[in-house]
Amino acid sequence: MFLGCIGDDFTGSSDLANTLAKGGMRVVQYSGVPSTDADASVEAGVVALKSRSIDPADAVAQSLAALEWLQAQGCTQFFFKYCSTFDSTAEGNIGPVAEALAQRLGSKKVIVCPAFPGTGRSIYMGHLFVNDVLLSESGMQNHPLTPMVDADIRRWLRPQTKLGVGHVAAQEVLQGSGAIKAGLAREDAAGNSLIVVDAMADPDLLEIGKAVADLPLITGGSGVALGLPANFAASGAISGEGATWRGQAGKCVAMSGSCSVATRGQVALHAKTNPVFEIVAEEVIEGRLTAQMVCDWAMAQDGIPLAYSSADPEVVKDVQAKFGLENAAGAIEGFFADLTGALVAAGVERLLPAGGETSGAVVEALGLTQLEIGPEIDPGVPALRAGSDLVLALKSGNFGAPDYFAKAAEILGQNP
Ligand SMILES: Nc1ncnc2c1ncn2[C@@H]1O[C@H](COP(=O)(O)OP(=O)(O)O)[C@@H](O)[C@H]1O
Ligand SMILES: O=C(O)[C@@H](O)C(=O)COP(=O)(O)O
Repeated sequence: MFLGCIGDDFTGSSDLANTLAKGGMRVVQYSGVPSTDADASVEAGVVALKSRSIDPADAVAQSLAALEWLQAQGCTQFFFKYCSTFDSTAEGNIGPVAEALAQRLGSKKVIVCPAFPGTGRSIYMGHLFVNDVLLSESGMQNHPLTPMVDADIRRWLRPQTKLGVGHVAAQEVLQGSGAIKAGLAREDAAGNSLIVVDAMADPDLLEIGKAVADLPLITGGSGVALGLPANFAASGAISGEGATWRGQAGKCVAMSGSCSVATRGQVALHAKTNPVFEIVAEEVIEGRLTAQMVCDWAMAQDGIPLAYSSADPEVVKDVQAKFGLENAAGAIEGFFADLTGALVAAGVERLLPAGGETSGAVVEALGLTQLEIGPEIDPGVPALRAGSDLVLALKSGNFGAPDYFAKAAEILGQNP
């Protein structure tokens, strides 16, 4: 294994794995830190954690454990993957984890680059945009767990870390990898170890990729990974062949716990031609609705049944005010975990969870240890094989075309 990656959630990890696989690397996504060594054929390993919204000290401990395992697999470069919308709070967990990994690796020029132009995320003058609006006006200001109310990534990161936060701006990035390297050296000399790097389009990310070829630690969204396979190919380390994919045609069920603008749109479109079931948070928390009830409903439906708790920001705020944020999130995630167990026991072969935390709950419920990366469904969302008769796709709340659920069901069933 050459490239060792640590993802702070399960959807984000599959997003990164997708980019590396498309770049020709043999990638495996692990759920949590594996207890055994990786297969010798793996070129990039992605350890998926569910550490985005947990206590910062736990996130640091889990990330360092992942780092140690990846080091033991022979990795020479490490990648801390977080969300392209920089999901975090003043407490963390991006700053604390990046700082701990940097200290452990003795790494100083650590880039911070959540850009993912393929899904509309770009960074200009340290500010993160989603398409043509600032992050803080994109809907992410209403995120149930990590409301992103400031688009200036430098200002958002500073309270999260003791390390100096620097910036390599667009003018330097546009001049290519040499200028980016020079910018990183300047920030390092100024005592800034976490360096936000602007990136507006894929060619910028390819230049950034070249500039970081020799650095031990990279942090960012999956966009930065665009340029990394070429670095390993240039050194002759990887074959460039990737892996093969086998689909699964059995019963397919979708479930959504994401309350993002994109997912709510996908749920609404899917509901026009498929059976849907609204999971009302109060009914779950007060024990009036069980996972088995929803499973029985899904198994009796034709088409691609979708069970969702996705709700408008006002509804989410009311639920959180009544039951508490963590309590509400935990109850709904637990519900989706139970639903997953019931569905798989009932014979479901294709699962479509939507939402990062939701997908984490699904993968943990299944006790999956590793996932094989398949074809891309939509930017940032690959098909995944979880076992001999189970395939799934972990959709980030913000990702996917309006007809994502139907498209994903089809691709999971295909044999290219
Ligand atoms: N109706 C609801 N009320 C309150 N919280 C909700 C509701 N539906 C989902 N949630 C919680 O909101 C969070 C959504 O996060 P996540 O699944 O990561 O989606 P995204 O990918 O959009 O961030 C989860 O913790 C989920 O349990
Ligand atoms: O970078 C991204 O946007 C995704 O890879 C990601 O991390 C998704 O997180 P969720 O939106 O919580 O699913």
